[in-house]
Amino acid sequence: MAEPVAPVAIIMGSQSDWETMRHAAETLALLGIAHEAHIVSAHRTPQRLYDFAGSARDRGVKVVIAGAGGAAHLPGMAAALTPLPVLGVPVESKALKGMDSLLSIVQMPGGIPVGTLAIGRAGAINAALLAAAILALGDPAVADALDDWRRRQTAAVAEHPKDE
Ligand SMILES: Nc1c(C(=O)O)ncn1[C@@H]1O[C@H](COP(=O)(O)O)[C@@H](O)[C@H]1O
Repeated sequence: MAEPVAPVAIIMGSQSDWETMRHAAETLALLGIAHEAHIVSAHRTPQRLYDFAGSARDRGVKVVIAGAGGAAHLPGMAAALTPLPVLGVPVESKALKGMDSLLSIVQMPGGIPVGTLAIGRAGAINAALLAAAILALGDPAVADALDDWRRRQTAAVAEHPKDE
């Protein structure tokens, strides 16, 4: 039997990125959106990247979330190899606190866009929410889940601060 299609693929340059990228996976799960997750590196596993990005659209993937740190070429290379929307998450690096990751993901040359999110956990969560918003354009169930998520977020914010 064929594997069910996951509309979102999360890729990351290393196992060490999972600590950040799992927040994207968890957010998608909260929204009831199936995802697949792969370690794919433009530098260390280039053929895996070609195979992944070359087949993603035909396999039914709709949005790619790509997280990488340091010289973060993965999101840009993935975007070069697939017409799908690619959302880039700069993973915080030890040496430069993720500024290197951010700049190497955000500064794409005109013609090959990567939608770049914030550095680290917030970026991973927002990548999942943005992927959901893209899917919601054509999927009322996802639109409802996203509305519900926002309602719950709003309800969880107290009107007044408490003493610690
Ligand atoms: N930026 C890239 C790419 C790539 O862009 O292809 N492949 C791995 N890496 C990054 O190297 C960092 C350190 O990786 P290790 O922890 O494995 O040494 C990770 O944040 C990964 O995303």
